[in-house]
Amino acid sequence: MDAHAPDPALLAKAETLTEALPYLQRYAGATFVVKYGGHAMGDPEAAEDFAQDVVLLKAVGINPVVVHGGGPQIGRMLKTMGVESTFVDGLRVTDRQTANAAEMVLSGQINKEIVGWIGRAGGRAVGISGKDGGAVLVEKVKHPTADLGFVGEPVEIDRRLFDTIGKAGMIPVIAPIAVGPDGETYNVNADTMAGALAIALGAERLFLLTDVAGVLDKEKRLLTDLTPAEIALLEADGTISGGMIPKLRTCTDAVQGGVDAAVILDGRVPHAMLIEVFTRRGAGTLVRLG
Ligand SMILES: Nc1ncnc2c1ncn2[C@@H]1O[C@H](COP(=O)(O)OP(=O)(O)O)[C@@H](O)[C@H]1O
Ligand SMILES: CC(=O)N[C@@H](CCC(=O)OP(=O)(O)O)C(=O)O
Repeated sequence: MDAHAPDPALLAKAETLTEALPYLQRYAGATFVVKYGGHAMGDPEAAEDFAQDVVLLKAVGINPVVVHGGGPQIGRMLKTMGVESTFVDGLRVTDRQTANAAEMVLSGQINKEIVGWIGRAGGRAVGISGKDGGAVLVEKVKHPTADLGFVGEPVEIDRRLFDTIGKAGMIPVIAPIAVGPDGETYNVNADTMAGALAIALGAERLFLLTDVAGVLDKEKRLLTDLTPAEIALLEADGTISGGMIPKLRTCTDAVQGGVDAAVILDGRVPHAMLIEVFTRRGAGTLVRLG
């Protein structure tokens, strides 16, 4: 073998980097809002990969903003407390005790865990909730048939804290808890929070990392591209249900609010986000205006 011939494995790596070049150039300086769902974060190895991806995005000049969920973890906490929990259209009915438990799990536990993972991957993260710096003001969600309690929907976002953290070379990590007009603590669906932030921060991309490959049709085939009109049809004919409803409503709101694309992808797949951003192949379901 020619001693000067490049190792094919190394050559393949170099070619991968070359393939990434136009994407690196296109996204330099852009903001990506990344929502890490509670179902996706179960596996510690996947969590490590997720943190590395976020740190890599920051290192190449993209401004990642992480919003996390924690629905299953809140559910487990409520169970140990002997508190029943119910959902309406994918939203947890939240009384005072449930709001306190949600804040404890989201802000106290998961938020700091993610800050730790990012730190171990070589980045610097600042963990906050929508309460900090008065960053996210919500109003009570008005559901046509049910009183959801302290479930909020963002109505005002002050971007200064996010900008300050980002400009300091750090990554903001946001727990979906916020304050209402009455000064009460509100529980916010993490997808809704991520979508509202993506709009307010003028994000180029919104990523929703979950535990399915993307949106599946009735035959369980992956739908790789969707528009808001197609999403409305999937909701009307019952193809999507549960947590997928607020997720896709968020995607519609985000792209109608100026976000270039929203992507639903499997956060348990190693480096799913990098594959989506930096390769021609892409991953998951991409939502665009059409
Ligand atoms: N058509 C669909 N395609 C994919 N997933 C769907 C669909 N309809 C409902 N779902 C459900 O939505 C879930 C994702 O929403 P959710 O459980 O709220 O995730 P997360 O905790 O990551 O926000 C999937 O695990 C799946 O059970
Ligand atoms: C109002 C509401 O439903 N809040 C959610 C907040 C966490 C969340 O959204 O977590 P996932 O993204 O992991 O589902 C909840 O209490 O479960």
